Amino acid sequence: MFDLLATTLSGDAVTEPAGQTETLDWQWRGEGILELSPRQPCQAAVVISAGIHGNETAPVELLNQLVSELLSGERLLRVRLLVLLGNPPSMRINKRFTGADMNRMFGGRHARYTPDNETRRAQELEQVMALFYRSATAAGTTERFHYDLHTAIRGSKHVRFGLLPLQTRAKSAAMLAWLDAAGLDALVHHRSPGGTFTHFSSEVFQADSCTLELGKALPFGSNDHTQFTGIRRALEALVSGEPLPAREAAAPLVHYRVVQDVIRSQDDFQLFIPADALNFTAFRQGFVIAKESGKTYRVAAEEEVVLFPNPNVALGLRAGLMLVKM
Ligand SMILES: O=C(O)CCC(=O)N[C@@H](CCC(=O)O)C(=O)O
Ligand SMILES: [Zn+2]
Repeated sequence: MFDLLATTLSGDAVTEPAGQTETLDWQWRGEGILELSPRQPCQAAVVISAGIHGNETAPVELLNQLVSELLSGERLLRVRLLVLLGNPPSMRINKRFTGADMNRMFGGRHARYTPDNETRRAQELEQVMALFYRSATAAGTTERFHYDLHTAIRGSKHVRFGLLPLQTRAKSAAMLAWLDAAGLDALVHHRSPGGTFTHFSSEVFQADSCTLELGKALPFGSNDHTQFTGIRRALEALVSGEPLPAREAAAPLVHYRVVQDVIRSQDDFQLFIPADALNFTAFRQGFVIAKESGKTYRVAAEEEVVLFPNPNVALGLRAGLMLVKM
């Protein structure tokens, strides 16, 4: 049987780029890009991406398992599904990226960079997504979803969480119910675009989009998938058109909104978040988060929690987010 992950990692040319099972047709649309269509009419066009950062392996393994179940006939497909393994060259060397962070390039921002593996891939993924949603709409689907699966560099006080892109329209009730059922511990509401894949799909295609963070980045084969049972069950329900699973998390979902995007814009940028601080660690009002020539970032609210602190980003990119509870 066709193995999406093994085929993608091998880099070998695919000699049979299409196939079928009793209930679905599949097509290899390019390296790490697989489209699956049920023969029955369906309502939803779903994009699930993982490996946009090549060292974030847990979601890639989870997604590959889901695809295998669909291709073996063990699981029924009741949506049009586009599966994207985002950055195969980086996945092969277990690195976040080879040249630059692809998840800052979407929405055409790739054109601002010197062309490389990530700029070409970001453009390809934008085009593939456009074709997919367009053809799915022509085939009669009326709903669009995009879940982009990641893992965090640091450990987190909330192990499973989502990031909702900035959008002017209200978040769909269907997506919020799905995120709750998936057992996420927290949801972060963005206040700026950031060039992410989910902002692109939400803004350009009006998809219900969310970045999902599944634990901490570890090499292939080292992930504890028992932590992600809720997310796996919710993805299974989504692609098979089944009722949502019951939420299993002990505590209710906590909502945060971003109040500061900490941007590294100067060479002398210094970040004062301790290297061992977990994501969602709280800092009190007045704490100096970061400094660079002409700018000091301080905690302005009574308390703000930090997310993705990273002083080693390229100039102009975010070196962290500060959040408050909603
Ligand atoms: O742990 C980190 O510093 C980054 C983990 C990661 O890759 N997160 C995504 C979030 C995308 C979003 O904000 O929607 C990213 O930074 O690209
Ligand atoms: Zn990532």
